[in-house]
Amino acid sequence: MPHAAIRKLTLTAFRSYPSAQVRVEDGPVVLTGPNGAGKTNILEALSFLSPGRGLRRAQLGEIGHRAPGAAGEAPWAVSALVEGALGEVRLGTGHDPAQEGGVRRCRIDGEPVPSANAFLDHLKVLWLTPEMDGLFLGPPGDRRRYLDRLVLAVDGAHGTRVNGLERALRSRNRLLEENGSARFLDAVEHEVAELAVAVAAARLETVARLAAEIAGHRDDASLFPFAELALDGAVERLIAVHPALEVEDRYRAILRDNRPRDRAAGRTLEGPHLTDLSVSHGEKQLPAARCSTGEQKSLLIGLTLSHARLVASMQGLSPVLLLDDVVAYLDAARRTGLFEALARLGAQVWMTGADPSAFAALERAERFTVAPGAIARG
Ligand SMILES: Nc1ncnc2c1ncn2[C@@H]1O[C@H](COP(=O)(O)OP(=O)(O)OP(=O)(O)O)[C@@H](O)[C@H]1O
Repeated sequence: MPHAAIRKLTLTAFRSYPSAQVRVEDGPVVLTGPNGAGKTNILEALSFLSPGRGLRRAQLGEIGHRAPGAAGEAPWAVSALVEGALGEVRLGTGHDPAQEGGVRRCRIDGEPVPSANAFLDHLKVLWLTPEMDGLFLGPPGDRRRYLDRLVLAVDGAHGTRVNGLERALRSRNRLLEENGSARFLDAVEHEVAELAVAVAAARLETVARLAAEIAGHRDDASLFPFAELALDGAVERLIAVHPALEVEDRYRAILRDNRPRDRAAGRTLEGPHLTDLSVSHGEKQLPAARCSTGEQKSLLIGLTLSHARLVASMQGLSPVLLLDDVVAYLDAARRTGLFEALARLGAQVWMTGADPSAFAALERAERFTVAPGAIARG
């Protein structure tokens, strides 16, 4: 399976780096160094080669390099030479608070593109970070965002649908609050329902594909438990029991009936904007939230590998994987299991850890030592 790979990464005034460059032949790429050295910052820079706010969900203004004691927001940029689906391209992104307000600019081979959605034609970047450790215990909104990223990696139009639905819901909520006319409400609910069904259907389809991928790879399950996935939401329930042609009308009827209730609440109380992704430990038949911390982490690793395989099989090109502080956490057998699974996957993977010995078993790795503001090979 061909794979996408970053060949050169250039950071300009990005977080702890005034400037930095990393060249890699292939991978796996291993970044080690003490706590706070700037390892995650490199993965975060790579995560901006995909749509969204990166793996820390950062505000654009907090990213620009700040010298100690300096105030204000600084411009920053990330550029990467990528061997992608359509050959070699240069993807660039960045933000200049003096010029661009709240959006980051994106370029492909120097030409401006409307958004980072355009990067998806060349590269998919998937990540697993320590911040995701609380995913199963945290609020549903976190799992919904995780779910939408799973979908976006296999369905580039999903981001536009989700954003469109959020906008349409805001219009409906505003109309309800302002006691807007029934005619306007009918029109906006028509739009909400159309987008809601599209969002829910895309999520259900990806979850079904992912479940099939997981079922087909139970061999990895002894090391990383397999996950069972389900979606719980009003429109998903309608899709499960009614013919496809009826779903939009039925959800529109729910919206119409709920108008008084939603007006009182100040928001729309049913729809895919409230859907939750439930994950269970397949062997134990136990909700992930009730599994041990280690089991939850292993479930997340298993899910990441399955998702990467799904992306690869659907796109014909393996994604780039970012694994932040995952390896040090694993026992020796799971570490080896992970390295073997990654080798089978054939994806370029960037891994971080404080301790280089955690990566000793990895063959042919490209190793870098990270110190504050600097990255050195070896
Ligand atoms: N905008 C910024 N300007 C300058 N430095 C920044 C900026 N944002 C974050 N930093 C610095 O980056 C460092 C954190 O880097 P990072 O999270 O990449 O470390 P790490 O090597 O992954 O550490 P750990 O092993 O603890 O996870 C901190 O020292 C932080 O102060």
